[in-house]
Amino acid sequence: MSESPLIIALDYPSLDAALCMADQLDPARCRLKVGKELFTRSGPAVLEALHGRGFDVFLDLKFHDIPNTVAGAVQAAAEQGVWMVNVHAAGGRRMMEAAAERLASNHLTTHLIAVTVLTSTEQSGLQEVGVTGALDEQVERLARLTQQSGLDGVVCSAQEAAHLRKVCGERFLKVTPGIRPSFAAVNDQQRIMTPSEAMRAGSTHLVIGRPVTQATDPMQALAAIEADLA
Ligand SMILES: O=C(O)c1cc(=O)[nH]c(=O)n1[C@@H]1O[C@H](COP(=O)(O)O)[C@@H](O)[C@H]1O
Repeated sequence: MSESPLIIALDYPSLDAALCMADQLDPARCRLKVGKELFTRSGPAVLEALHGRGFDVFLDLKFHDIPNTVAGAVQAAAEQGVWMVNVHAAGGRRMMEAAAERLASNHLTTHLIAVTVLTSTEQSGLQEVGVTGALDEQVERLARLTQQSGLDGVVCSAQEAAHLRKVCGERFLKVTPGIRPSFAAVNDQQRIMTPSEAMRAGSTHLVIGRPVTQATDPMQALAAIEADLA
């Protein structure tokens, strides 16, 4: 269990590689995120292994399907004890309501959040898929819809967190990837911020992958991020 806002993304191609990193991390200092590649390769074994080591796990599979299918997937995740699970807000109100209701009716307390607009997306990419409005308007629209549908928060860029704090309130979770400490490469992210900027902007949790996991010394990178936040 951790009260840290840090969530380290275990984007690895094997269970062994993921556990090798997890074993260098302290469950009191961060939570861990399991995404599509690792889960597709390792299945629920990775959840058991990380829970056994005392970590809170965010299962990041970004479900987006018909309401009944997503509700079942979210229930399955929650019944495996994950701390947080997510869906795509673009799946719409009925999908999100079905997922939230499924958790509530089964007394499952896993946090359910929705992705607004991916942090790798820029304005031109949105237009290509038919969203003609401004990117920040689309983020706000999807965040409002997420909140109205009964979810606990959103995944968004830290660049949108300050505005969403005004629109959706302090308690609504703002989980922000695209975090780049000053020492790290930008990679494929577009809408980025440093850890301290992101917290000041209203993020409640920071998702950080490669700046820690690809660092020559991951522990030193984590400590540098903690120092930036102190
Ligand atoms: O849902 C996510 O976690 C997510 C949403 C988003 O908009 N952007 C985004 O980068 N992510 C995830 O956050 C992590 C970011 O990793 P790094 O870019 O290596 O720090 C990856 O695991 C992504 O899948």
